[in-house]
Amino acid sequence: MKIALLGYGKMGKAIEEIAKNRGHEIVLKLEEDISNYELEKMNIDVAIDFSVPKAAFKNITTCFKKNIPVVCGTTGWLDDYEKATKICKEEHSAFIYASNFSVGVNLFFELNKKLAQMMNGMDDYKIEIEEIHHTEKQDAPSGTAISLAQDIITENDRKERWQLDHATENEIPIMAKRIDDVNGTHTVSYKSNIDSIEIMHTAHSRQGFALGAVLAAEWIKDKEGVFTMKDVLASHL
Ligand SMILES: NC(=O)C1=CN([C@@H]2O[C@H](COP(=O)(O)OP(=O)(O)OC[C@H]3O[C@@H](n4cnc5c(N)ncnc54)[C@H](OP(=O)(O)O)[C@@H]3O)[C@@H](O)[C@H]2O)C=CC1
Ligand SMILES: O=C(O)C1=N[C@H](C(=O)O)C[C@H](O)C1
Repeated sequence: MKIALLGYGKMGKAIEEIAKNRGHEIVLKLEEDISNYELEKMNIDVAIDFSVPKAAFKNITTCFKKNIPVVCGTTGWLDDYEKATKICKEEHSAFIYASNFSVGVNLFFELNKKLAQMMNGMDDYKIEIEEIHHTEKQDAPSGTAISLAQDIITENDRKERWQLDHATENEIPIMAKRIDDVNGTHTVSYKSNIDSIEIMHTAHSRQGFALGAVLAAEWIKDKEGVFTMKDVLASHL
């Protein structure tokens, strides 16, 4: 499969290694404005965007208009997600966005939903999400922390929104910490005066994110529509 990497930073390089090991060819390593390239001449099967928040929307919608399926892991651009999916459908293209492509985190998402169902109505427990990432990360809170919060809000009758740092009664606080070289650690905790319950996912490297993105690219080739990582994993697990 011919893959275009939209973004060739830490994740782009990790994806390149795994994609090549799985027999794929990298035909573009984009680090600047996508308008400078003639994508139609590159026979791209799938584009994988791990770029920067300000570039993601333009990168992915440019691909949709050239009928190139897109796997997107870039976080911090989601105010434009609905607009992007509309363009994808109009162009009969294909799209998967995931705040986190690692299989382990996608299992963690399911655990989080289950725990949130069990804790709904347990109002003595205060809910908090903490995320820790490397100091180069541009967005806060992390996309993964936002996904965790949204899933808890769906299950919890009292929580309506998430909030960075300090939260009111009907909000879930997300604490975002930045420490050198941390690949991504997410903790969901429920604390009462009596005890605490915590679930945590720690990424030991970027390999899990990169492998998940390549699995998604292999899965979406030749498909049409808007999908999630759950669709991809349903065919693997
Ligand atoms: N969903 C998931 O599983 C994961 C998501 N992420 C997300 O992926 C994104 C990238 O992360 P990471 O690789 O660590 O970040 P990096 O900063 O290492 O890489 C981003 C790259 O994008 C380049 N870039 C800048 N402008 C453009 C453009 N217009 N088009 C394409 N590329 C451009 C940057 O170049 P320059 O440095 O010259 O500006 C840089 O090389 C982030 O949003 C991060 O949150 C990260 C890990 C997992
Ligand atoms: O920027 C990162 O590094 C990561 N970003 C994603 C996020 O914002 O959730 C996923 C992962 O935690 C690493």
